[in-house]
Amino acid sequence: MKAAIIGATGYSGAELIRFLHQHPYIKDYTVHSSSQVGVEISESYPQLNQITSLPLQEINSLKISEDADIVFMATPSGISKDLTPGFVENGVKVIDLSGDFRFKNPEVYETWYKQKAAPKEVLQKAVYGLTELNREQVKEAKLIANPGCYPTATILGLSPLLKNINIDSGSIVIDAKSGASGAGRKASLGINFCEVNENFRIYKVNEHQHIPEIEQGLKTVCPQLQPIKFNTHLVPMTRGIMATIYCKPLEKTSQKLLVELYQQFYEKEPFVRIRKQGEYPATKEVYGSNFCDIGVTYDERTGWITVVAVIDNLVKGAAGQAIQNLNVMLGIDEASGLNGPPLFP
Ligand SMILES: NC(=O)C1=CN([C@@H]2O[C@H](COP(=O)(O)OP(=O)(O)OC[C@H]3O[C@@H](n4cnc5c(N)ncnc54)[C@H](OP(=O)(O)O)[C@@H]3O)[C@@H](O)[C@H]2O)C=CC1
Ligand SMILES: CC(=O)N[C@@H](CCC(=O)OP(=O)(O)O)C(=O)O
Repeated sequence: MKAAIIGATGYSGAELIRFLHQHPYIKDYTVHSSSQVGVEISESYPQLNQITSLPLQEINSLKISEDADIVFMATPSGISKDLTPGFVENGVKVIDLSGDFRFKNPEVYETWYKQKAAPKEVLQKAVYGLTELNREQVKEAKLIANPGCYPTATILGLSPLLKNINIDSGSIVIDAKSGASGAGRKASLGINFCEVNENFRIYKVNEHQHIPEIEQGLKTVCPQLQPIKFNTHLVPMTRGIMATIYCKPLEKTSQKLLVELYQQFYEKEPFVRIRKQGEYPATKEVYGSNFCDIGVTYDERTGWITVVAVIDNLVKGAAGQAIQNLNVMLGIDEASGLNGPPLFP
């Protein structure tokens, strides 16, 4: 099995290299770039010195189709929708880390991403790769739309509740925060050190592109879902996402019941860990790992539920989940290449 990584010079691409390097089955892969053909990947990433000296190759779809069995698209949204249909037609499997194949309805993509959507017939072939909730479809998939980072934390955080408890479907509020690597490696004023350091900022208020993705995902478990309230904040840290989620149950519940519900819901999942009653996860507890850690509580005084879900945006939110999906597609141990514990402190 041979893989190709397009967009290998980006943060998610570099994470894919890190995981493939420790993967027991996929040793053979190529790296591709639109801007640095011929340069060794370790020139972009000195931490890869003496680990890999692969030269960056051009993005030649025909050659990649001949050489590779699976392509990872780690490119900005808007690139994969043009390249992926050709790979799929040539029988090459694709895992797309961008937003291009996440929506069944192309109009939703065009409204929120403000660019033309992928062809409808290819969109229909894509499987939304939130592994824990779509494992059976992932097994058969030829094209995976790897979920966005915020949707991964939010949908995993809310699904046990929406599937099992009567929630006021208009009450859901998601207050989400991300480290700066979520914006990718390309330089921009907003992620300049001086603008991020010792600062805390809300961004894309009411217009984040992950709003429709979260609604689409949650509607599969709660068809009557009302529009969600979702906002995002940039935190002065490198990696990590925390989604703090509030909602109101229509029936009385308790902390104990909720923790048990979450533990049962995810008991067979290798990458979802539920905190004990009264304990809540922090982003550093999943740093560099494919875990999604969740804490849940019920406030007897207000009658509101709070869920806290954390992931590493570059791992469970991007490259790690892509490898997890690859493992499921190959029918091998789902944790292959992803076994390492989080990096701490
Ligand atoms: N960062 C994160 O936490 C997450 C990112 N994602 C998604 O994953 C994808 C990659 O993100 P990330 O790694 O952060 O992004 P980066 O900006 O770090 O890297 C993207 C890479 O794409 C390549 N690229 C840029 N323009 C083009 C083009 N026109 N044609 C082909 N390749 C191009 C560039 O490499 P080169 O110049 O060498 O071609 C660049 O290194 C994005 O779609 C992002 O939204 C999803 C979840 C989380
Ligand atoms: C901190 C930061 O800027 N994060 C990015 C995450 C982008 C992303 O992952 O984009 P797609 O999932 O749509 O491909 C953002 O909030 O837009």
